[in-house]
Amino acid sequence: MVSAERRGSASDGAVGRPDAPVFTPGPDALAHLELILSGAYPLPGFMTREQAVSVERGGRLPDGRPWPVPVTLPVPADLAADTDTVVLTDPEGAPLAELVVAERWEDDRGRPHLAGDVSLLRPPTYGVLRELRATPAEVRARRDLERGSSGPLLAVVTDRPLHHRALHQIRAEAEALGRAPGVEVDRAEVLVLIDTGLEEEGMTAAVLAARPLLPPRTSFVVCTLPRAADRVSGPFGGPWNDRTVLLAAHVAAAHGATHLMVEAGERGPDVERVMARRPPVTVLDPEPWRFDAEEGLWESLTRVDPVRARRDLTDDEVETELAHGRELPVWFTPARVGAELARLRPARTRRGLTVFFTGLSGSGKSTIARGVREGIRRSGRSVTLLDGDVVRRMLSHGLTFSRQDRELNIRRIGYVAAEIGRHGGVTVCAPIAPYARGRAEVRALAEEAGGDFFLVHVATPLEVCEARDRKGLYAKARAGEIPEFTGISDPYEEPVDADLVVDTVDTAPADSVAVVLSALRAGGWLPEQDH
Ligand SMILES: Nc1ncnc2c1ncn2[C@@H]1O[C@H](COP(=O)(O)OS(=O)(=O)O)[C@@H](OP(=O)(O)O)[C@H]1O
Ligand SMILES: Nc1ncnc2c1ncn2[C@@H]1O[C@H](COP(=O)(O)OP(=O)(O)O)[C@@H](O)[C@H]1O
Repeated sequence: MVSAERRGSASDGAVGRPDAPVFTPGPDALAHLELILSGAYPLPGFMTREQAVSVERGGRLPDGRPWPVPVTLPVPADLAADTDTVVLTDPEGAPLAELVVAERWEDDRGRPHLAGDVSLLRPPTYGVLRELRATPAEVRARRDLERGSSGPLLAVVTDRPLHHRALHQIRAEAEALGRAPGVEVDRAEVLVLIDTGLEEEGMTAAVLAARPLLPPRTSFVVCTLPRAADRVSGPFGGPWNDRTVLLAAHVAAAHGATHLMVEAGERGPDVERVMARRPPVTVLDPEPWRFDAEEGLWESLTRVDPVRARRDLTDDEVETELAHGRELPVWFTPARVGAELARLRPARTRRGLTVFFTGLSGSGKSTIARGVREGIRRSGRSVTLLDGDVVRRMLSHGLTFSRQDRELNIRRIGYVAAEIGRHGGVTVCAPIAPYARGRAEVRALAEEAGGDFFLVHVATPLEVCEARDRKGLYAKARAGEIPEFTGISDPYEEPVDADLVVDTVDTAPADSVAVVLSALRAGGWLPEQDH
């Protein structure tokens, strides 16, 4: 076991044993690692198979302590099997921690994992908002120092902005905790734990914008709860389940919280079920609040006549309002939160966009993409065209048409497009992109960078592409002169998630271009009128 003292006494410049293999954990394991090293988890390292199975099956460690999620470190199969220490690095390759391997084990799907205690080599410097990522010990010490306080501390874990409903709920709960027997303060202090990805700021700025509307002694900490897969599902965060709420309860407890409220939008967690699993803090089920449309006031639901209660905006409705550049109603959210949200999610006419064409060779991608680029330019937006052939000459020079190289080619295109989108630019891409996985990866990259992704399937049938055979490639492929030719001797996975399907069989190129441009205009990405 590694003690907290030893973990905390790292020296700058340590790189770990020079001969130890080096490995960069994936996003979830990296989030776990940060929480282990910061002391937010009462765990010394990554779990053994026995521990992981015990937690997975019964929500407990083998020693009986309740614990909600397996904290495991999946590693590539080719990571040296016989090593006794591994240096774990951040995504930039800087050493973070040393893992003393206690066990190498395989999960039910045959993926290898390493278990063992970790010790800090160098305090993390990667990850956004580092200055707001205080350790639990720092948060506890600050509270003791500033306030000498031992009253209740209400933690609010959120990955979304706090609108009026949540703000009323937090204030009401903090006051209710102050009224509890034996409590000598007016209200509980509040600690807002902002859950955001290690590399993305998410909604942090919009959460912080609510500061003046929270009780006076409210502090904020940024952390990353390991649920990367859920988080990319939408700009306002992913779904919460019992386990993620329980994990949040452990993290909140480490920060000194006595109570926890999870802001999960309209659909909060099932608090009774969560409490049955004995979390280390009391998880609250806040009273519902509704806007009384007649009185123009927020009240707890019991005090609002149901016919006058106005429903909150859903995440999708908020997203639609922002997408079209409309201000969020002031009854729903404070103006300062709305303004910050509008900055984070600008109207689609100013937001980054990747228009991604996919289709067989000769389907018409380049022809349509060129026309669409002109149309976007005429609308007054800046635009870059990443055409398949040109990318192959420049960015991906030397790559073959193997599956691996095609995926790398698509990932490179996606990376460039996402970075252009980060600054509000538009990229039109026109590779074959035959694999669904690669296209999904590009969508995720674009969205993580705060942009949008619009997939156009140029669905020209193979026979038509082959009959066109503009470059004579199909004839050569049929003659066996080009191996792995898409549609002939290599797969093309038809998209099932296209935002638009274009048919070029009985349509002139100019009309196909017009169809795409009008879809972009209808979606709000281009202004109604050209400049
Ligand atoms: N084996 C094989 N399969 C498919 N295509 C081939 C192949 N070899 C060369 N070409 C030419 O390369 C163009 C496709 O490159 P992409 O970068 O778009 O392909 S991929 O997305 O990486 O699969 C494609 O251009 P387009 O016709 O513009 O699609 C072809 O001209
Ligand atoms: N509606 C249409 N949209 C795009 N191309 C079309 C259309 N109808 C016919 N074509 C012809 O199909 C060919 C498509 O070639 P290209 O744009 O290079 O395809 P890709 O980039 O998918 O390989 C061009 O010769 C183009 O004139």
